[in-house]
Amino acid sequence: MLAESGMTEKPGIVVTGVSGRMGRMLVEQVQKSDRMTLVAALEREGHDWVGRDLGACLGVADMGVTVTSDALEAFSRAQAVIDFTAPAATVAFAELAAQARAVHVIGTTGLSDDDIVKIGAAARHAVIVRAGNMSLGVNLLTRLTRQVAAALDEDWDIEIVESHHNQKVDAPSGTALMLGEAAAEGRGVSLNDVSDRGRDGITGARKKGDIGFHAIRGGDVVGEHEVIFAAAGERIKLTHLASDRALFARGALRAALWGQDKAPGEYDMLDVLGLGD
Ligand SMILES: NC(=O)C1=CN([C@@H]2O[C@H](COP(=O)(O)OP(=O)(O)OC[C@H]3O[C@@H](n4cnc5c(N)ncnc54)[C@H](O)[C@@H]3O)[C@@H](O)[C@H]2O)C=CC1
Ligand SMILES: O=C(O)C1=N[C@H](C(=O)O)C[C@H](O)C1
Repeated sequence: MLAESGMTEKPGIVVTGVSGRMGRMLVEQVQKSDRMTLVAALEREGHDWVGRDLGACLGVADMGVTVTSDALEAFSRAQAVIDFTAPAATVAFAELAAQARAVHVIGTTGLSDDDIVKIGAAARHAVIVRAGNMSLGVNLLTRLTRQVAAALDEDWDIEIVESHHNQKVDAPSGTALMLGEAAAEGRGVSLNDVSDRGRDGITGARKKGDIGFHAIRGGDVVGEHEVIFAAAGERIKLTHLASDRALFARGALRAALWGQDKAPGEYDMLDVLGLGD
């Protein structure tokens, strides 16, 4: 793909939402990598970083990359767009990245069913890698969750508990939903039919077969997830603890490289990591 387009060997990367928690981490990891080059940095229109050198914005030496809000122009100069922003932005970027034939790596969570359909439409024309969690550990945990859920019957209640920092805007987390999907798949049911979110009040006894979700928000927690299988007299707990956002960023960079020679379509981190069925 790179040779055909006459581009350099190293894929050019656009990081969207560069001033965000993940945006800053992504820039740091791209700069550290000798396998890719940062060609553009995107922020939303009106943001005070737009028009300034990214290095100056970050309080380091100039990087020769001016922060822009012109997504299509930026994407047309790149081979991959790494996007951890917000649902409305990500849906718009999916269409623009497809127009530019750039690989779109989507880490954004909180997407609606309608958003996911729109992203799927864009994936007819370009490679999209989307995952609610880009870490190896969590993706492996989805496999373990599916396996345990398949081995146990409905006498085992499944509950998913997640904890995140106090600035997170969506719940349940994208990771919790991935784990819920994996548990439902193991049980051979649809998550939509059994999902029970955030109980409150006189809820009645727990319904057999439900998968419960609970979200804790506080402080600077990077991301913690626990899948609990509870039966009479015993419990199994599968846990993942993230203590550094760099692991999400490194997964996203790996996805951007992996996608370079793939056919258009929607992929996930299981594909990238070789953990698919
Ligand atoms: N899949 C994964 O492994 C991970 C996913 N996430 C998800 O990534 C997303 C971002 O998380 P954070 O960085 O913590 O949020 P944040 O709020 O710190 O950063 C979001 C950034 O996106 C920018 N943005 C919003 N709309 C934009 C637009 N139209 N154009 C350009 N930039 C725009 C904002 O200005 C902000 O700088 C969330 O959905 C979060 O759940 C976070 C960590 C890991
Ligand atoms: O918003 C975050 O911070 C995170 N979001 C992702 C999610 O929703 O699961 C991944 C990670 O847990 C951090």
